[in-house]
Amino acid sequence: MSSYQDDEEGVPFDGQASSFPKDFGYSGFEGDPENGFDHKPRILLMGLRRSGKSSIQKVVFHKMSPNETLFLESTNKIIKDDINNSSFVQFQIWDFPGQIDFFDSCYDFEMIFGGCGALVFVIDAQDDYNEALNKLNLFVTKAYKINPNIKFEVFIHKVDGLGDDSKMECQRDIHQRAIDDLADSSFEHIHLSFHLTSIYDHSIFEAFSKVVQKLITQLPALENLLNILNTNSAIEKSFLFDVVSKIYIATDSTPVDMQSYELCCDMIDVVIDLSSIYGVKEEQEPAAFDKESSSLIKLNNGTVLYLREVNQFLALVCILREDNFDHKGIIDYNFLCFRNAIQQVFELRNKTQSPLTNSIGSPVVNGKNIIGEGHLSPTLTDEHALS
Ligand SMILES: Nc1nc2c(ncn2[C@@H]2O[C@H](COP(=O)(O)OP(=O)(O)OP(=O)(O)O)[C@@H](O)[C@H]2O)c(=O)[nH]1
Repeated sequence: MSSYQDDEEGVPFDGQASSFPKDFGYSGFEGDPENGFDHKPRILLMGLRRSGKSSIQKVVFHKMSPNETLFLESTNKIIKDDINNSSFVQFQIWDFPGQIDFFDSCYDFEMIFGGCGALVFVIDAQDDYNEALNKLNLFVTKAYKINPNIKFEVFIHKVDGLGDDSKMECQRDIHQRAIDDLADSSFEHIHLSFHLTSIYDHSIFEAFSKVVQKLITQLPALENLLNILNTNSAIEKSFLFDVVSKIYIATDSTPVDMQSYELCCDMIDVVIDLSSIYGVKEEQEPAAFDKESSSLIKLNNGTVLYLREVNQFLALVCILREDNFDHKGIIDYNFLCFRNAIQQVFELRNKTQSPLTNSIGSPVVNGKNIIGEGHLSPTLTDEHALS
């Protein structure tokens, strides 16, 4: 394989417009880089030059502000970004140079696609996308032949420059042509998912949430637990957030509307900002988000946003009607049961599967740190407790 640059040191961005303080990160995780480094499932970022691949990776995972991406230099080798000791859900993101050529023998594509969980293909919607569609077809068919388990995700990117009608028209056109191209090459059974994205709003976080969720094998269990929590606590919508990246790793089964998601993201920003300004700092670890973290925001439309820490990486953020918040005690009790149940889900997984050698395409979930030091009743099952 050709050289790649290992970017695990972190990216020295100034992050001025970022909402997170620079010292806020996933500090407590003890990964095993020796053994686990190359076994993590991969998310590949591919697309033509200047389509926005590096910007996406920097904005979502390194808190770079969107304006700073204007100064990003073109990528000329594979940049491997290990979300290894820095995320609850662990995987690698490989950012490919736009000019990558399949006939270049210095790339080992068997290896690249072999351990790949998802291939994200970025198309610049503000540019002529004929060439991008040709490349998409080439990449997808080649990758599929090597590893049919890959999830193919198409980001129709930079849609901030388009009006609502043009966005829909662009998506319809790209979708149709991509599907037709696959059918022409006799690969009509390959499933492509399409997302309209921009780094200038929350759409990129939402799209990446969906990409990551498809790789989490416990997703149905998490979704079910959120459904049970909602039903028993009169909650309208709840998200399980990875706090640092602000991608949600699970939500209940009601449809996600963008406004709710944005509200919840903003709430995380507020909590982190406030606690990093006024929070008491422990001697070494930043205390921007810890087991005491919780927040309640009442909006003037009779809605309440409620945030609780689930573990050092995860937060539950719920939206509910103010009237239903009268029973806060029940909600809190149910939350403890929910947290306990989540811990059990991951403990089970860790028992049945070695975390560092899991199946291709499934990210390693750090169950070891799933829970803070909160004490819960160990005898309650989720169903029992929540009913
Ligand atoms: N308007 C707009 N511009 C964007 C968006 N995302 C990225 N860009 C801009 O697109 C340009 C190219 O972004 P890069 O991230 O360097 O693109 P790349 O695909 O990594 O490019 P190569 O490394 O050459 O393959 C930068 O000037 C970004 O600021 C977006 O969502 N909207």
